[in-house]
Amino acid sequence: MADQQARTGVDKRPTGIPAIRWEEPPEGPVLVLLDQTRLPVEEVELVCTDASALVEAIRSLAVRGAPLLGIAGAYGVALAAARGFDVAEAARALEGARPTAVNLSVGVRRAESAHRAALVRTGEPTAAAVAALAAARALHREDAEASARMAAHGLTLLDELLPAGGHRILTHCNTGSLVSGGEGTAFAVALAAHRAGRLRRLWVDETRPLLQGARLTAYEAARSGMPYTLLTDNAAGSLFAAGEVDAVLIGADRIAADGSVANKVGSYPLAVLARYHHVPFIVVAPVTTVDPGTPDGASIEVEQRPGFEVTEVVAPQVAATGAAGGIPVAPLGTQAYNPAFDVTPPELVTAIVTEEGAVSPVTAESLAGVCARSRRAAEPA
Ligand SMILES: CSC[C@@H](O)[C@@H](O)C(=O)COP(=O)(O)O
Repeated sequence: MADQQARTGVDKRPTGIPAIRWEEPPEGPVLVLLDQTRLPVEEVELVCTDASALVEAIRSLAVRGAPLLGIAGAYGVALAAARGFDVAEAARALEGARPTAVNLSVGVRRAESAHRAALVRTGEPTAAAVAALAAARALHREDAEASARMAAHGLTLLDELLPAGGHRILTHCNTGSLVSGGEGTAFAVALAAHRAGRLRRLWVDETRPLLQGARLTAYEAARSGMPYTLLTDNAAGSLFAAGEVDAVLIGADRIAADGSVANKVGSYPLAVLARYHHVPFIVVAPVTTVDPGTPDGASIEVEQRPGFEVTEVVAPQVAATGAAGGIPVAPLGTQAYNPAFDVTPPELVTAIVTEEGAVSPVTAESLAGVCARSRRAAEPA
């Protein structure tokens, strides 16, 4: 079950907005989410008391973005365990809530295997629930650390590629503290550039169909005092042609073993534009977004969204419920093509910045190398 509550004591710092947190009131543990469908108009919390409420929050995009989906999935398993639900059943429901972001199943499986191992070891459901929560907390903490390291590596790369400074960066979708335990992925790099006095402008794509750029990235940029300008997705071409973009920074929902990058629909056209205009196209994502089990871009499942998001003008919080009923902007019965993501081939990606450093050129071998480095770093000394 999910309850809504108006946020009291909203964190007003420019960054570090808590998108998710675990609480243990006397009635039992809950997962508290900042409802992202209501931003930027109001800050409302969703309080989930079971995994099915979290599944609904994931489907409706109240909680979204690859790294945060992983963290939410892990806490969802912990919630099911702590509340005495069937953990395997909850895990499968959570994993299936959205198909493209691989982090969701990475997070769910990590908490589930910690739960299973503790149950085998102790035979105690309570100890197993504690282990699942510890795994979720560890993932949350590691994501914050990865975010800080990606920001540092990303800024170094930007400074190498653009030695003149005064970076004008174009970004797509929302990749900041709303999707992370830390300050995010691509947005964290732009924020690092801003703090270093080297960001001249952040160009923010509004991002169809749910306006994650306009509603969420602009919200985070404003709170951080960054110089930013919002544009429609299809205005990007004229911006490149005018020589106003020095680099593109985006996140990723899944990176296939060959380096193909699935991200919010509209990323691939930006990569094509960037190549034509000789502008670096940089993907920023934690190693957990690389999926060695997906061989190439064609194997990535792309979520398809309902057509009414295109044929009607609908408020995001209404669209999130899956209900049509907005203002029609196309003739009745019009079919719409509305994928949530697209796939950029590795040859269009200048670099992938991970917490282990930048990978460039992007190939199956260079990606496998960074994954191996990450595994070695995680091994106990
Ligand atoms: C760091 S977030 C990377 C991606 O998850 C992000 O760019 C994105 O496409 C999010 O899509 P969404 O549909 O809002 O979950």
